Amino acid sequence: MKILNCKQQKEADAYTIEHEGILSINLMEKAAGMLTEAITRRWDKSHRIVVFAGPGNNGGDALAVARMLFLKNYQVEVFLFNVTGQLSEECLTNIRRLKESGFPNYTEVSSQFQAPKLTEHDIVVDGLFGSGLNRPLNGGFAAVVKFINASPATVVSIDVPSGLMGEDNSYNVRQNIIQADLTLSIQMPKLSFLFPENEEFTSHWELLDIGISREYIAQAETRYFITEEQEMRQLIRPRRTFAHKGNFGHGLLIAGSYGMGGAAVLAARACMRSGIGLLTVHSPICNHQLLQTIVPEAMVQDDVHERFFAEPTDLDNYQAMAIGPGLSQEEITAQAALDQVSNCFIPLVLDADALNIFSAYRSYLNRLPKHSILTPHVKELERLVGRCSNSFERLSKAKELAGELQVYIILKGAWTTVITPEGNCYFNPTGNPGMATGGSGDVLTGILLSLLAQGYTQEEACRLGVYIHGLAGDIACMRMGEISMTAGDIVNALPEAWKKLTTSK
Ligand SMILES: NC(=O)C1=CN([C@@H]2O[C@H](COP(=O)(O)OP(=O)(O)OC[C@H]3O[C@@H](n4cnc5c(N)ncnc54)[C@H](O)[C@@H]3O)[C@@H](O)[C@H]2O)[C@@H](O)CC1
Ligand SMILES: [K+]
Repeated sequence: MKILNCKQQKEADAYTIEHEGILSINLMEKAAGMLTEAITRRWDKSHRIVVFAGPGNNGGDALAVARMLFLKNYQVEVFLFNVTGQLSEECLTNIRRLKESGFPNYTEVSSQFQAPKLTEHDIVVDGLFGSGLNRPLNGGFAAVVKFINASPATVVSIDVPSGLMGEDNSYNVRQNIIQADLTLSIQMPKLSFLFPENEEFTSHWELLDIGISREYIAQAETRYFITEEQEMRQLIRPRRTFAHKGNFGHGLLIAGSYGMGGAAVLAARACMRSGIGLLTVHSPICNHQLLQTIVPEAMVQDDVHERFFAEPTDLDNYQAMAIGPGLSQEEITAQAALDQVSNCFIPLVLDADALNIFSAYRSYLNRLPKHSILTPHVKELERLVGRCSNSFERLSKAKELAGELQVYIILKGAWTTVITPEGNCYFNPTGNPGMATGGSGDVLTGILLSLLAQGYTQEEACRLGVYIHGLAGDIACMRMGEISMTAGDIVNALPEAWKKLTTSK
């Protein structure tokens, strides 16, 4: 699914109006009908609905919703903020329609705002500003936002929590943004909904498909996408009847050190559970027994060192390599890892300590083989690109780095993002906070190695890998709960996740 910017959303509305023979006011009526349905589905008539409408079409939506709820016998109050005397045409039409419906509780605010008393049983409909916001809110509007945020009422925002910019909020004033309990977003999600620091504004959002032109959306250019299940199903390669293990590649995993053998185990188990033909794990001698016992399916190649990865190994027999889980950053390991990676000629995944080693030896960064996959979490990324003050900046810097080094970056977190060398960003919808647990990243590395060895392209491996990792996390969460689930539970849920994605619905 594409994520378009606010300018494109406006163009999409205009295109739909022009090419699909629907009047702007009727498109708004359709949106309002769906908004009303979403509200009445959740809250019955015992709730008073207090509507705050702004001067543009977001306000127009809100006024139409107020009329529809009133005609369904809800108790509704409306405050329309008309401070400049300039209202959009659709806003004006909806004021007229509201009045014509016999609506009694309408207040137009031009200067002084007599705030109503809001209780926790009230529902606030926030239709102050939507995608037309062009600067942070201030003055009277900021005061209204603060009043709503301080109230105990439940807040439902139309399209966007008022005050929140669709993309970059670096220069916004956080106190002047509505903290919505629910956002009913029209047609497309906004990029800013996917950033963790905006959770207090948009923790829950739902999309309403009002029938914006598919033709417009198909041709609109964007760098931002949300991955969908259907696309992932189509990526998965069916196994032929006469397949043998040689068809699914041989992967090399370089992982583990003294006290961190578990990282190698988790990555290896996830790798085996994701369809690879053969796996060799290269680990220090101390992990030999552990690996042979817990992952008997994998071959184990001992490093020369008892406790640490110390000597690069030959890559001739492998189709892909992953390095990093539990590796440690010992000097001897760093030198071996830099050497191993710099001379790698097969598809490659770098995770955890391998990334930290490259952050410490920055001059080696440009020796990273092209199209390598880097899987940093936020802190690991910032070690590479420097401190960032917000997610938009972080994403921009990650895009720059991916372009500069011609690598794929998987930025891990909620809405894990796959960033391609060309600068495309794919946000992953699966996963849950229970996955924020030690070893979860090792599992992802194992899955990625498996997919690369099987011949998936880097982009396919990244997108499918994070999707299936999140899906297995969701299954583990259902089984064990968000609090108790562990990385091992994610591995154990992989078979069901793969089955879910490969069986027809
Ligand atoms: N037919 C349509 O065009 C449709 C529009 N829709 C709604 O329309 C919204 C977009 O409408 P608009 O483009 O009119 O934009 P908004 O309603 O978001 O606001 C635009 C108005 O706010 C002013 N403004 C912007 N930033 C301000 C600030 N910081 N302080 C004070 N005033 C500010 C602008 O000058 C303009 O007058 C969407 O979010 C959606 O809710 C939906 O109903 C779908 C159909
Ligand atoms: K709004």
